[in-house]
Amino acid sequence: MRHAWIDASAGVAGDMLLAALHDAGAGLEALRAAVEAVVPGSVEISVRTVSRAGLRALKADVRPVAGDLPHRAWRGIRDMLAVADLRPGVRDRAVAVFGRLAEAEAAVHGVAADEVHFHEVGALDSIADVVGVCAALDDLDVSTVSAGEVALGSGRVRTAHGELPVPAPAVAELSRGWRVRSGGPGELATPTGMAVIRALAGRCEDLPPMSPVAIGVGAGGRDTPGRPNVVRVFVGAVDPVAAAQPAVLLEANVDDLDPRLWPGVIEGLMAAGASDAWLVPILMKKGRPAQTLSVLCEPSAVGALRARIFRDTSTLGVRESPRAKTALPRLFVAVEVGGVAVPIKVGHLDGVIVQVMPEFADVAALAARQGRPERAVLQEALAAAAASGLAVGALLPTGLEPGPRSGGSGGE
Ligand SMILES: O=C([S-])c1cc(C(=O)S)c[n+]([C@@H]2O[C@H](COP(=O)(O)O)[C@@H](O)[C@H]2O)c1
Ligand code: NI
Repeated sequence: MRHAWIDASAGVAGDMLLAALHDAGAGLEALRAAVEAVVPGSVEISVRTVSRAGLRALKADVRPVAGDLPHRAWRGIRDMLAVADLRPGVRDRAVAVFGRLAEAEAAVHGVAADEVHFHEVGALDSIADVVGVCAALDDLDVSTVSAGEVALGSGRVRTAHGELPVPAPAVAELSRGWRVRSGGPGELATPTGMAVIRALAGRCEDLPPMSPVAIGVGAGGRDTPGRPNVVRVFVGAVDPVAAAQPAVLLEANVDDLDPRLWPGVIEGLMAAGASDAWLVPILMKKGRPAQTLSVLCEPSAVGALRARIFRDTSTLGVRESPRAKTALPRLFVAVEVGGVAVPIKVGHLDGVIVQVMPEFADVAALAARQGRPERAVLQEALAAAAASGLAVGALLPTGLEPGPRSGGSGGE
């Protein structure tokens, strides 16, 4: 399993990513087969070597051929993806990208996402780009993706529906919460390219510590002197320890809070974005029994959680220290217990299962509903997981369909 990091510092488009991933080693036949499975006989994908401001890059060309697209609304494209003969990972990723694109289009045009209609040629193009990119990631055995700051461009762009400002409205919508900048004149990021990043990249980061095994360079249409119009994709193994994410630990010693308030304080901090919160009994200065409240969170959540600690506890000070946190990759798989689906959290490392556990909130809820001991439901859920091949030390089954995550807050 590998990580792909996308360098979109000069912009991004669906066909640029497609070409970059092929340049990084994804087989052209695998991409074509996946696209063919969704829109048979509708497009031809070819790749050629070009130069962009003196850099060698691959340029992908998607040419529509005979054949009409039966559906152009998002719900129709979703149905086409659902019935196409695609590997589950490719389908899930493609649905996620199109869903994100449809949400953005829906927001800017003021319609429901299901009603978003993609332009005839644009839709075929986007299907080829999106399905091709997802098939390429699958072919390269990429399990996680991240991307850096994205250059969006400036000025205006001519479209079938008239002249639009750059970033185009859908790109602007998709840029919410991501690090972006102009980066130069012209349309540097397209809606499809931005949707791929927003749907598939788990985080915005500069190049993470990794050992690249392949670097692909994908070209945009224009050759701009002095600024290579390319997207780059770094593919490689990420050292799980080196890939630890920045975190912050907030701490306070408290000796005078009514102990009955603590459960609500912890719950409130979790709901406000803490990744964990806990108490440790201590003996404080002057021999006073007290509690250390510890709250672990992402750096972006520090302000809100600090304020909450001051609001909800009696402390007069909060200590903050930078930490690094490594989270095991995990997915949720539903198993059936007594006719009810129970999400099982499966932690894995390098393709091997290292943790299998039902979410306890779901076990407790099912036990309460059925009037049975939690212990019995827990055992049955673990047995059902083992019967599905989810056991510690087993290889993570390929094509695992993730089930819904538990409704419980924060998991166990
Ligand atoms: O035609 C329309 S309505 C249109 C809307 C938007 C919005 O952002 S809304 C953008 N565009 C432009 O279409 C091309 C193709 O984009 P792809 O993502 O399919 O490559 C691009 O120039 C967009 O800015 C058109
Ligand atoms: Ni639009």
